[in-house]
Amino acid sequence: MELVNADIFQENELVLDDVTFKINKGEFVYLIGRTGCGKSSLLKTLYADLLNPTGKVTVAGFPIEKIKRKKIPFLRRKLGIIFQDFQLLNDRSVAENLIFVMKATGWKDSAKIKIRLNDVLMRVGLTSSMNKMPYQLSGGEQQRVVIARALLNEPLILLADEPTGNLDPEVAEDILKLFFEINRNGTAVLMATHNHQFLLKYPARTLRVADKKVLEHGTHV
Ligand SMILES: Nc1ncnc2c1ncn2[C@@H]1O[C@H](COP(=O)(O)OP(=O)(O)OP(=O)(O)O)[C@@H](O)[C@H]1O
Repeated sequence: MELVNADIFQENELVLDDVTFKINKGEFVYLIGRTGCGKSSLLKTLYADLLNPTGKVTVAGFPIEKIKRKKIPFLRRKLGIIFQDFQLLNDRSVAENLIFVMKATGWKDSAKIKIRLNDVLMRVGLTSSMNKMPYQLSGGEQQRVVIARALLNEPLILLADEPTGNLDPEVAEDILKLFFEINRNGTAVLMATHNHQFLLKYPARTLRVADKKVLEHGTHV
């Protein structure tokens, strides 16, 4: 993923000014900065929810600055997107939540669906909860389901916006470790976080957003 001289707007207001950075295949990158500085706007631009940045924004080979609406689902299949609030379908079981996404993204063979379902649930340690409803799971477990869902289509990049914001510190740390484990298997991760303990305990490349700029922050704070 690469941004070159990109300007990002919210309702015609410039939120990020002249952003240039590159994230290579398989990198892990934290995104930090004060509330309201534009972290979410940056992530939304990367998954083409916030449109029309200027400059060049290339994500998984797609030119975001000129992407056509009908191409957006194909971009999203290359990405895993994870938010703070878990956004599961509450009237469907864990398995049904995942199968729903697979069917919506073109999976048809039920044997393959079953294998992939087991595979992603195993990766997040939730095989035994397959038939539970979201309300029967803890916050950390719900976030694991969301991560499993994000992994279904073997994304090149995981974009996570404050994914541990609603979790207790211990659970949050387990989720962070899961992101690192996924990253070790080759998926790039860009994670917005307010948790500076993470940066100290699990150092990684960090981008800081401040004064409308996105700058390299070294390897720790
Ligand atoms: N839908 C919107 N319409 C108009 N302005 C918006 C919209 N969403 C965000 N903004 C503005 O854009 C700026 C950046 O907001 P953004 O949500 O990207 O910040 P953030 O760094 O993600 O904050 P937080 O850490 O609280 O999530 C803020 O000034 C905000 O008020």
